[in-house]
Amino acid sequence: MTTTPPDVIRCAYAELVVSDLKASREFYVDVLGLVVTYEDDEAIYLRAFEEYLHHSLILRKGAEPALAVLAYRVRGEGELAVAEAYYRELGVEVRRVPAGTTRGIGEAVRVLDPLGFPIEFFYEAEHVERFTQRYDVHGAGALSRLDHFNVNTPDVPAARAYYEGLGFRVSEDIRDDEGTVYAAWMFRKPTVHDVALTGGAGPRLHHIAFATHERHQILHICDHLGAVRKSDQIERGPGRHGVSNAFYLYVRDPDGHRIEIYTHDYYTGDPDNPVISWDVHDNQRRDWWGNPVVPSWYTEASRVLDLDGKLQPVVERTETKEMDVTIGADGFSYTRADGADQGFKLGEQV
Ligand SMILES: O=S(=O)(O)c1ccc(O)c(O)c1
Ligand SMILES: [Ca+2]
Ligand SMILES: [Fe+2]
Repeated sequence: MTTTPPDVIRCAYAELVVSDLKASREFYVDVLGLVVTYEDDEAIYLRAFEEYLHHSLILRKGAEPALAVLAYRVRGEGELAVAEAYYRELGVEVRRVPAGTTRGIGEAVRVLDPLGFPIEFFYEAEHVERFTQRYDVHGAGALSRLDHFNVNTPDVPAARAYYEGLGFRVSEDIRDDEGTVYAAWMFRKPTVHDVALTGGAGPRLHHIAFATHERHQILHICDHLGAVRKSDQIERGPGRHGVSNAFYLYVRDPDGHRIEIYTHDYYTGDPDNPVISWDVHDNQRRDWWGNPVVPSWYTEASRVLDLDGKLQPVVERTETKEMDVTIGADGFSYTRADGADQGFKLGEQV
C-alpha cells in the first residue's frame, strides 16, 4: 500500500436489520435500556448513556435480519478523502455518502472491505444530550457506551494484516502450537478491542458489545430477563473472560443478533502494550472460571449485507475450528498446562 490509512478513532455505530421493530424495541429499550434518540416506522436510533453522538445502534425494519453497516469514527472530515484513496488502492467498492443519508451522520465513505463487510467511515455527527449523570433515567442495567464489534472471518491472519494496515494493534490472540490462529482482538481506542476477529465462516457479524461501568448492571440485566420470562435470550454467561479480563454476558435479540454486555477490560494505550497469546486448549481463555462455551456461540452469527443491501455469500473456514479442537470427540482443554493432573475437561464438558 502506498497511501496512508484513514485515522480511525474507534468503533462508533452499527446498523442491524430486524424483522419486527416492536419486538426489537422491547429488547433494546425495555430490557437493555438503550436511549431512543429518534424513531419512526422504519427505524429506531439508539444510544447508550455516555454517548453524545446521535446513535451507536440503528435498528432498521427489513425482511432479512442482517448487519447493514459497521461504522468507525475518524479523527476529522479530511480523513474521508484519505479513506476513499486507501480503499480505492485496495481495489474494493468505495462510495461517498452525502450528509444525512444516515440520520444524524454527516458525509461518509462506505466500502465493502476486503473481508466482505460493509464498513463506513465518518466524522461529522449530530450531538444530542449526554445522559452520563442523568441517574434519574438510568435503569439498574444502564449501558454506558458501545465498546466493540466481533466479526467472523475465515482467515484470521489475513484479517489481522488488513486491520494492522488500518493502524489497529493486536492486544490478545488465541493460537495453537502449530501456529493456527483462532481469534485476535484489535484496537484503536486504548482498550482491548474495537474489533475482534473470530475464525469462522464469514463475513458474518458475531456480536456487538456495549460496556457498563459495573458488574451489577450485567447481573441486573439477567434478573430482568428472568422477570419477563425471557431467560432464553441469555446465551452465554454471566462470567469472567480470560481474554480481555472483562466480566461478560451474551444475549440474543429477537432476530438472533448477538449482543454482549461487557465491563472491566483494561487500558492498552502505551506503544509497548504487551500482547497476550492464549493456547487454544487453555480452558480459562474464554471463561476464566472454566465454564463451558455453548456450541451456539461458536456456530451462530448474523449474515451481512453488501452496499446495495444484498446478502453477502459466506466463505467457510478451511483451518481447524476452535470448537473442534476444544470440545467434541477430538477436543480437549486443560486447566493446568503441565504436571500430573492437568485438570482435563472432557469434550462434552467444555
Ligand atoms: O471469550 S473470550 O474471553 O475470548 C472474549 C473476550 C473478549 C470479548 O469481547 C469476547 O467477545 C470474548
Ligand atoms: Ca464493579
Ligand atoms: Fe466481545
